[in-house]
Amino acid sequence: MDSILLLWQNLTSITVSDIIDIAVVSFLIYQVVKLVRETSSARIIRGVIVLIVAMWISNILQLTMVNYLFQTVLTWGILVIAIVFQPELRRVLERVGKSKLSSLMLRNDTIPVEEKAVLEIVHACSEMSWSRTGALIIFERKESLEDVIRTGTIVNADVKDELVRNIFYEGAPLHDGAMIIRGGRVHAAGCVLPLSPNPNLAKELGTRHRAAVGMSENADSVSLVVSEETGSISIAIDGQLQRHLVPEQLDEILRTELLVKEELEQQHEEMTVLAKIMDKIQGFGGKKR
Ligand SMILES: Nc1ncnc2c1ncn2[C@@H]1O[C@H](COP(=O)(O)OP(=O)(O)OP(=O)(O)O)[C@@H](O)[C@H]1O
Repeated sequence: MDSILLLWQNLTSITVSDIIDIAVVSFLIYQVVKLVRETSSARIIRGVIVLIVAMWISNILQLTMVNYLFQTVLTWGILVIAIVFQPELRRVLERVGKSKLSSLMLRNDTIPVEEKAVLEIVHACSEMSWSRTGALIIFERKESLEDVIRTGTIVNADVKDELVRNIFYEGAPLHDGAMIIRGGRVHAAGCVLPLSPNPNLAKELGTRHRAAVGMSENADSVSLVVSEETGSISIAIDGQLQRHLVPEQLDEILRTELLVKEELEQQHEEMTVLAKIMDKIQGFGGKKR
């Protein structure tokens, strides 16, 4: 309450000269940002080094006023550089937030949630294959499956072998339709998928397999099927169905598609951001004033 009152008092005490003050400072910052953008990166770095050395010397010589001046220029300089490289810095910080190091610091268990999900699903599928329980599981990747999710029921639970088997247990309310795994969690179940029109699919395959292939034709997701009739495990990616997989093969394919490829894509994105920053720095260096 006090702070609101204080803010109100401050706002009502703003004068015309304050507004001119803010406008002049904003204009100056804008001009400095423009200048930095047009100056070569080598010159910026040299300038910063010269400033730091001068500040250090002025401190030793006890030149209070000069030291204060250098400090102010350096502080503003850092602010200006942060503004100039704002898009690149934001992307790099976002990456740091998602990095393994930060996840290690935040969680005690070191296995990422996506890897745990793969382990649990492989276990559940080998059990369901043995017990001839029909299952249809879709792993969402980059492309959103929101339209399909809307046709089912939101579950939002950790992926557990027992939960997966429970959902597909014949007679359970959500056993019909597909389960959607999003971000290593059971996001939804009982979802209706698009059926593939592919005339070359084996005649003995029914709608569960056709739906798995159909989903993989419509998005970059990975479809996993356990046949109720034969217990056979299949995977559909990009419209291609791989059939009669043993649990070890299923584990290997899921790891490659969902863990290794994701990791590689993340590394590729990081390299692209880095290359863009280097390009920008080189662009500054190449420009003539
Ligand atoms: N469009 C769809 N979206 C999601 N699930 C579907 C869809 N069509 C069928 N299914 C699921 O597949 C089941 C029917 O499987 P069906 O026997 O026709 O297929 P199948 O490919 O022969 O599979 P199985 O080998 O398990 O018998 C439905 O009960 C439902 O759970």
